[in-house]
Formats: sequence, C-alpha cells, structure tokens
Amino acid sequence: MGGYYGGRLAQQGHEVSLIARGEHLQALTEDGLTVESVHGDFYVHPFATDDPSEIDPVDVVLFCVKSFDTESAAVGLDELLDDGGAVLSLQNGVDNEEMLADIVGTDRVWGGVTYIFSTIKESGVIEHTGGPAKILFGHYHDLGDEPPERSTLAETFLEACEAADGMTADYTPAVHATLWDKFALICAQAGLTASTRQPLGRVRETDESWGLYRQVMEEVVAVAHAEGVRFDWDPVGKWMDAMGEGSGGQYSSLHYDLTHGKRMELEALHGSVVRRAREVNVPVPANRAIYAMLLPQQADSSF
Ligand SMILES: NC(=O)C1=CN([C@@H]2O[C@H](COP(=O)(O)OP(=O)(O)OC[C@H]3O[C@@H](n4cnc5c(N)ncnc54)[C@H](O)[C@@H]3O)[C@@H](O)[C@H]2O)C=CC1
Ligand SMILES: CC(C)(CO)C(=O)C(=O)O
Repeated sequence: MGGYYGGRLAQQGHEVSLIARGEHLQALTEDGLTVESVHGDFYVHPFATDDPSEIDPVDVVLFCVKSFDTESAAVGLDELLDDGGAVLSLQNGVDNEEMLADIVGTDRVWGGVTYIFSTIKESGVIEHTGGPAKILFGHYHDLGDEPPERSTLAETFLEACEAADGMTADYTPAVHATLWDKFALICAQAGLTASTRQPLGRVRETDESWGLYRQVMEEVVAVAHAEGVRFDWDPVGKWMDAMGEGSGGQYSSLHYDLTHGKRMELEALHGSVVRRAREVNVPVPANRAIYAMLLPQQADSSF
C-alpha cells in the first residue's frame, strides 16, 4: 500500500522517500519502483532507505506497515516528522492510531482508511488489482472530544491526493466512526474470505456464510457503540448493500497473507474485537469463532 500511494504521489512530482527493507529495498534502490495498476501502470525511482534518519524531516508520513509492526516501525518517527508534520496511518484495525499517538502525540496523528487491493508482486514491483484506491482521513483525537479544525497541511495533502492519477481522497471529522466503519467491513471481508478461502462471490451466494458476514459486522458495530463511538449512518446496511453487488472475485489482504504463508494481522482484527468486546461485555461469537479458526493457521505459529 505504501508503494502504491507513495508511488502515485512521486509520479505527481512530489518529493517522496520510501522506507522499506530487505530485498524489496534493494530492488527499489537499484531499479526503482514499478506499479502495475488497474488504473494505469507507471514507474518512478524515488529515494529509498531502511533508515528514517537518512531522510530530512517531512510534512506527512504515510504509515503503511502491518499492525504487528507498528511499534517497531515507529522508531524514529518523531524525528522524521517536521514541526507541524503528521503521520497518517492507513492500516486496518482500530488500535494503531492510539499507539502512534502515544509515540508522537495525538495532534500529530491522522487516522485513515483506504479501499484498495494491492500487494508486493515481487521485490520492487507493486500490483494493484482493484478497489477505488481511495483514502479517507481526519485528525485523530480522543473519543468524545470535539474534532480539531482541519489544518492547512491536511488541506494541502488532500489536494495533492486529489490531483494525483489513480487515487482519490476525502477528509472526515468523524475519524473514530470512519475507522470502526472500515473495521466492521474488514473483519467480515477478511474473516469470511480467509476462513472459507473463497472469494466474496462464493460467500455471497451461500446464505449461511452471507449471514455470518453480516453478523461479524453487527458484532463489531455493537462493540463500537458500547465504547461510545457514534455513527451518522448505518455501517452494516451500507456495507451489505455495497458488498452485495459488483465483482465477486475479491478476497482480502488477510486471505492473501494466509495463502502466501505470511503472518496474518489476526490480533489487530478479530483478536482486537474479542478483547475489546470482553471489556465492554458485548457477545461476539462470530468474531471469536473466526479468530479461533484462523489462529492455529498463523504462519509464525510454533505448533
Ligand atoms: N494491501 C492492501 O490492499 C490493503 C492493506 N491494508 C492495510 O495496510 C497495512 C499494510 O498492508 P500491506 O501494504 O498489504 O502490507 P505489506 O506487508 O505488503 O507491506 C508492508 C511493508 O512494510 C515493510 N516494513 C515493516 N516494518 C518496516 C520497517 N521497520 N522498516 C522498513 N520496512 C518495514 C515490510 O517489510 C513490508 O514490505 C495493513 O494494516 C493492511 O491491513 C488496508 C487496505 C488494503
Ligand atoms: C477492504 C479491503 C478488503 C480492500 O480494501 C481491505 O482493506 C483489505 O483487503 O485489507
């Protein structure tokens, strides 16, 4: 995801540095970044490093690591941000912004969600196979507090995203509701496509499975309500309508990780639902079952 959005902004002429590691970093440094996208292929060659201290302080950091890497990848983040700079988490889950706020301060964190299917096809090559490639973000703040005014930097970033090819963006003051709205979707989409190993279309045409898809979302939204998150819309109805039509070929990043022997973000998804539900005394049997079924299949399992 970082390669896709960073690449798109670099393609637009913005000064972008990529932070990566291993063979991917080596390919980015030597050969540049190739993006194969349903919105149009492109190639850019921005500076790439695994050491944030090699980059002069920046306006915006797009934080695009898996949730289990949030803490380790945030080392050096404070120094990487310019005074007044912001870090935008595009990660799935509802725990990341809080962790970043503890490290750099709440007022320097933007919460965000994105709708895209993209993966590292091979070192130095990103494949974007679907999704609108849209970012929805807003200033993070404590739940219950009034959202801050939209900053000039947020305006500038929004304009940059809107002007870039192959992506779009929008700003929202309802950052908590937005994070939980996406959380509900991803728990259902990831949970059902990974545990059945079937694409959305197969889940949809199987009444029992489609019913479970809805139940997973209803449980997540119930936990959100119990924590005090308020929605001006009906997330479950919205997603059942949206996912109930269109391409049936979609899976999820969790399914990709499961089927490619990569570590899954289970703790940030269904694990987080289960733990939070326990705190607020909300039953979440569907999320618990998915968590329990996928846990033993975790790639780093010691069993
Ligand atoms: N891939 C997708 O289509 C979507 C992903 N997401 C979310 O976005 C987040 C990122 O997902 P992906 O881009 O798929 O993950 P990914 O695993 O493909 O990419 C993350 C990259 O960060 C690198 N990395 C981790 N820690 C690092 C460090 N300290 N220094 C340098 N590099 C480091 C990893 O080696 C990896 O190459 C996840 O929370 C995921 O759920 C959300 C929507 C769609
Ligand atoms: C919603 C979805 C399925 C695609 O954007 C996603 O976030 C993921 O696969 O991680």
